[in-house]
Formats: sequence, structure tokens, C-alpha cells
Amino acid sequence: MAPQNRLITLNNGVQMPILGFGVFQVPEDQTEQVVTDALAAGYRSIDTAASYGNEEAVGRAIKGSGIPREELFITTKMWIQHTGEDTAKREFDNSLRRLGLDYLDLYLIHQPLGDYYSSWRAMQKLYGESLIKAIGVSNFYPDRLVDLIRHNDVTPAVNQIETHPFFQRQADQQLMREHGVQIESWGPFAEGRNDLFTNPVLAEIGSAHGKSVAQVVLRWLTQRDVVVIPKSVRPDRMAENLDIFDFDLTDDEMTRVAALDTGATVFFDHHDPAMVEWLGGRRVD
Ligand SMILES: NC(=O)C1=CN([C@@H]2O[C@H](COP(=O)(O)OP(=O)(O)OC[C@H]3O[C@@H](n4cnc5c(N)ncnc54)[C@H](OP(=O)(O)O)[C@@H]3O)[C@@H](O)[C@H]2O)C=CC1
Ligand SMILES: O=C(O)C(=O)[C@@H](O)[C@H](O)C(=O)CO
Repeated sequence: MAPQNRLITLNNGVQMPILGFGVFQVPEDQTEQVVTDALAAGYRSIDTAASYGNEEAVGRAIKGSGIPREELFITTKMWIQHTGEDTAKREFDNSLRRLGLDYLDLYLIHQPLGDYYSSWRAMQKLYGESLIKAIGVSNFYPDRLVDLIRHNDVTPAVNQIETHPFFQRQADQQLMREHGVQIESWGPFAEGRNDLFTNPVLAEIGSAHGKSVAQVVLRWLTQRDVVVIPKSVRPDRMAENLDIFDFDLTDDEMTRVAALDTGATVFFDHHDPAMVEWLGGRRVD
């Protein structure tokens, strides 16, 4: 039987499943069932965020599953208005309470906006107190990532960024590798944009292996050591997305997927002032 997952070792020795499950845009009232289904399917790593509004439901599913805490890897994220040393500490406590946990596996600064240096100092302290196994960031482009590393004690263990066949970030991954920062993909399917699920190149590679486009994409990412956290509310797709470790893409297939890169985001650009303003205006209280 093919292995169901693989562990990645982060820069502080903590191990993280390379394949996890994301819950962005899963409605609060469906999240408990969806995460219960995901855990039953075999996922052990769950990615949520304060801004998703579903941490409590994730917590209920974790509790209801009866799975020992040490077998789970739980990530959540701090939103933009919660930056600053005291606020960040308080917000961490709030997330922990909502999740019903007494420690986090991974805590991320959600966006490189606001007073995130102070947040990072608070997170370094929480990490030092063993309340978080690993701390990291999300949506950091290389300039801000390297600056954060240069001016702080703890190097982020993870940078969770948009990456999928249409926006591959291979140079960014290389830079992160050089700094010991693990790349994690959000939006591995580009949420279906650019007709990803019917892309002829991905479909043809899938046919050659008896696999779906979704499986080809997840295998292509994990074969390049990218952590993935696909989202689905459907148990059949949860199982499909887990079933990716019994085949490998050939060098030629890797090259064909590499050629799909457009080099541009299909979601949002943190260097665009209008987008920065829009994100900053999204309040989470
Ligand atoms: N840090 C950040 O800023 C961000 C982080 N994230 C994280 O990354 C996770 C994944 O990204 P997300 O934005 O959800 O998008 P994904 O790229 O994972 O795409 C999810 C979409 O793909 C569909 N889908 C899932 N599996 C399949 C399949 N096998 N076949 C066909 N369709 C499928 C889902 O539909 P259905 O549910 O109906 O099956 C849903 O519409 C998020 O849930 C979140 O945890 C996401 C965005 C930003
Ligand atoms: O989903 C996330 O984690 C994000 O940061 C963004 O998608 C953000 O929350 C958002 O809603 C932008 O569309």
C-alpha cells in the first residue's frame, strides 16, 4: 500500500506532514463536519486562521475525533489588525481558546502588513515558552522575508504563499531554501482559476498515470518538497487529494508543468497599494 503522507523537517527539527487540509471559505456551520471528515479520511495537519471565522468549529472536530493531540499538526494565523506585541499575544490566546488547545504546532503572521515586527517579537516569546512548536509567516515576498530574518532572532520555519502551476515561485522557493524557510503552498489548485481542472497538459499527464488533475498538481508540488494544504468540502475529493504518493512525475512531465508558469498571481499582489488597502480594510474582530 502506498504511504499516505510524508513528513518534512522544519528548520528547528519539528516535523510537519507535507500534505494537510485547509479550511479557508468553509462556512462556520459546515466546518466541524468537514474537518471531522478530513480527519477520518486520514489528514492530520489542519490549516485555519483567525480571519476564517471557523477556529471554534475546527476545535470541536479535533476534540470529537479522539485523535491524540501529538498525532495532529494544527496551524492558525494572526490577522492584520492583531499585530503589535500585546495584541498579538492576546490574539494567540484567543485562537488557542477557540481551538480548545493548549499549544499550537504552527502559528503564522497572515500578511506582511501592519506592525508585524512587534508581532514577531511576541511570537518569538511564545515559541520560547513552548506554547508554539514552530513560528512562521505567510504571503511574505523575498524582500520582507529576508529583512525579517536579518533583524530577528528566530528565522521563520515556514512561509505559506500562493503557489500552483500558474504561479510557481521557483526562484522564491530557492531563496527560502537558502535561508532554511520551508515553502508551503496556499491555493494549490488556484481555486480552479484559469480552468486548472480542465487544463490539457495536466489532464494528459494524469491520464498517463491513471490520476486526476488535482492529484497531478499535488504530486508535482510535493515532488518539489512544497507543503500542500488543499481544501475540499467533499469526502470523495478529500480521499482523492490524499492519494498521491503511489506515482511520480517523470522529468519530462515536470518540465511540461513548469512551462505552465505565468509568473503572475491569480489572486492578489502585495506590492499593489490598492490590494494592500483592501486587505488592510478587512476587519476581523
Ligand atoms: N495564507 C493565505 O493567505 C491563504 C491560505 N490559504 C490556505 O490554503 C488552503 C487551500 O487553498 P484554497 O484557497 O482553499 O484553494 P484550493 O486551491 O485548495 O482549491 C479549493 C477548490 O478546489 C476544489 N477542489 C478540491 N479538491 C478538488 C478535486 N480533487 N477535484 C476538483 N476540485 C477540487 C474545491 O471545491 P470543493 O470544496 O467543492 O471540493 C475548492 O473549490 C486554504 O483552505 C487555506 O487553508 C488559502 C488562501 C490564502
Ligand atoms: O485565505 C487567506 O488565508 C487569505 O489571506 C486571503 O485569502 C484573505 O483572507 C482574503 O480573503 C483575500 O481574498
